[in-house]
Amino acid sequence: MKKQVSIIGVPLDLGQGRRGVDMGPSAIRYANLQERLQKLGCQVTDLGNVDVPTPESQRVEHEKLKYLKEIVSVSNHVAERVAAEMQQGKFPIILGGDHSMAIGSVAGVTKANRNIGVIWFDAHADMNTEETTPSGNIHGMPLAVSLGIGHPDLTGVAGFQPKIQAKNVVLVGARSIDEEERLIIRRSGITVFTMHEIDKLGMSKVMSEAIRIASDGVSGVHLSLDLDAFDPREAPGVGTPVLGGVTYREGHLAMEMLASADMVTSVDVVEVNPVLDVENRTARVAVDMIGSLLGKTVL
Ligand SMILES: NC(=[NH2+])NCCC[C@H](N)C(=O)O
Ligand SMILES: [Mn+2]
Ligand SMILES: [Mn+2]
Repeated sequence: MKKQVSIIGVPLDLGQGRRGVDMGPSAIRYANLQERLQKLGCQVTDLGNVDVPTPESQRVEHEKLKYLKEIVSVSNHVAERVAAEMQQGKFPIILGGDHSMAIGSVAGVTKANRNIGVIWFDAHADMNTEETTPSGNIHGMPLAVSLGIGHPDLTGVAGFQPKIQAKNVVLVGARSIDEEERLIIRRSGITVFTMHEIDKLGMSKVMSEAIRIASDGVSGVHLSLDLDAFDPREAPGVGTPVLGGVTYREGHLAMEMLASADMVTSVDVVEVNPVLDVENRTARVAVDMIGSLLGKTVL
């Protein structure tokens, strides 16, 4: 069945320290996201961008939770917009912006549809809290927040928590986890496939497990795609690159397997930073991946 897709841009860069990621939604649109999806037979509506304050007009009040107030307010808006689309049976594609944006998108998806699994593609775990964060950047926290772990203003976005259950959460591609973040991950009970498992078992085995775990007993799966999951040689335009990532081919295979499992109901595309990119390469990788996720095949 051809999907009705709604694109929502969230030019948020307050969750991390490098300017430019606020231009991610433009870069991804410029890489012809809409045209690509239309060619696949999707009915696409671009809803434009959610309003986001600029860092220059704000003040950091809390060194371990930078721009907390602003991010909470943006998250509530994003949650409302995403929930409205989900309730109309649309497939939302939410364009970041840094990954703190997912606090709002996951809240919106689950508000509309309480029982959802999550596949989190990322070099990082994004499982920090104000106690463990080395940077104070909220983009290192959204997965913990969605599980109900962290500052109550963040976990309480959209008025309920937790948004998701650890038994249906799978992290894929991890290779940079902070010392104390590790303890939170272990205690949480989520499933983690690091680059070690991808190297050893292959992406095919990892994804069939990930799909099985994320989709067990839920009504849909949210894919949160952080472009830094990919190797920086192929996706250089990200703020926190880590060597030794997922290759372009492995990424395609993962997306194709998700497409044929037909259980993804919403997706985030985050951390694309065109200022750090080379000829919009990272945005083009993102659009290629979304194409495969929504059914593009070679033959
Ligand atoms: N979404 C991301 N790129 N997150 C990077 C997080 C980096 C580091 N773990 C931190 O907490 O600051
Ligand atoms: Mn991330
Ligand atoms: Mn990351």
